[in-house]
Amino acid sequence: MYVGVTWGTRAPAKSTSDRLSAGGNDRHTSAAMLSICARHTRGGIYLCNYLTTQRAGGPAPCHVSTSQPSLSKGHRDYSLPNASWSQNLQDLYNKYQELTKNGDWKRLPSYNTSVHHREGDPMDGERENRLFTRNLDKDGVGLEYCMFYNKAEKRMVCIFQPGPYLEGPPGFLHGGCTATMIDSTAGGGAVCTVGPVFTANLNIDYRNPILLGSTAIADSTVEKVDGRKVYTRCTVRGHDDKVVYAEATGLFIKSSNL
Ligand SMILES: CCCCCCCCCCCCCC(=O)SCCNC(=O)CCNC(=O)[C@H](O)C(C)(C)COP(=O)(O)OP(=O)(O)OC[C@H]1O[C@@H](n2cnc3c(N)ncnc32)[C@H](O)[C@@H]1OP(=O)(O)O
Repeated sequence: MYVGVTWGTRAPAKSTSDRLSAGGNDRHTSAAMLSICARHTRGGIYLCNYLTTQRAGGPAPCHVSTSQPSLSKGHRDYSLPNASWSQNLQDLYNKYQELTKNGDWKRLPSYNTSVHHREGDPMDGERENRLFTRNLDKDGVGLEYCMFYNKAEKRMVCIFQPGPYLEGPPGFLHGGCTATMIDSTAGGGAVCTVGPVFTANLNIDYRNPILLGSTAIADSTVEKVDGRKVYTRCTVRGHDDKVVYAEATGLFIKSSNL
């Protein structure tokens, strides 16, 4: 049973994250085990199928109240706004949701376990596995995020808000979480471009620390596909593009084992 927020409302300013983010509301995860990532990646396949079939526009924007979250086969779609989302995250969501209307951008659904991304999984509902980025039960304490994909530009954007349970330096996001968001965003873009991949190499320059509770955007592009190798570039910025948090390149290898 879903227990949580009232959809279509916004969180009042509160908590560690809000206190920390005086200049903007923003918050985010790292290397997952191979098996998890394999399922994660297979999830990406389904996501890509989803991208080709989803109607432009997606779900109702967050300002329209609904009594239930969006569900697929009864599973909650965690990429939809909830009460823990800051105004900045909400605004970015609305902006990209608007861009989905002409079909150039698609919102990716997000479940808390990869198997929910796959249709007809015989173990669906019997595994305890949790997606690394969706492994906390309480809204807002971990990663709140939503991805949007632009097929023509081979571009994946992930708007995210890291919560107070992801602390590295006092008050700031752990760098491994930043790496996870880069890996997931660039990897998701690679999956949507060529199909299942493994991360082979990730190089990150951390430019500025990310405040817990703030809102950031990971913006990734597939720059080149050379055989099985997929070269990506990703920048993480603040919600208003004024600050660069990290710049990264990633090499993903198309796999036939996934
Ligand atoms: C949260 C978001 C949800 C939505 C999104 C869902 C999607 C999520 C997306 C998932 C994202 C998260 C995903 C994860 O987190 S995946 C988990 C982390 N990654 C791994 O565990 C991968 C471990 N490594 C391997 O399995 C193998 O080494 C791989 C499969 C990578 C390659 O072994 P394989 O035997 O298959 O291939 P190969 O060795 O013949 O190499 C092939 C070519 O590649 C070149 N090469 C290889 N390595 C490197 C390197 N390090 N730098 C530069 N080049 C390298 C190599 O020289 C060769 O080039 P060439 O000789 O052909 O020219």
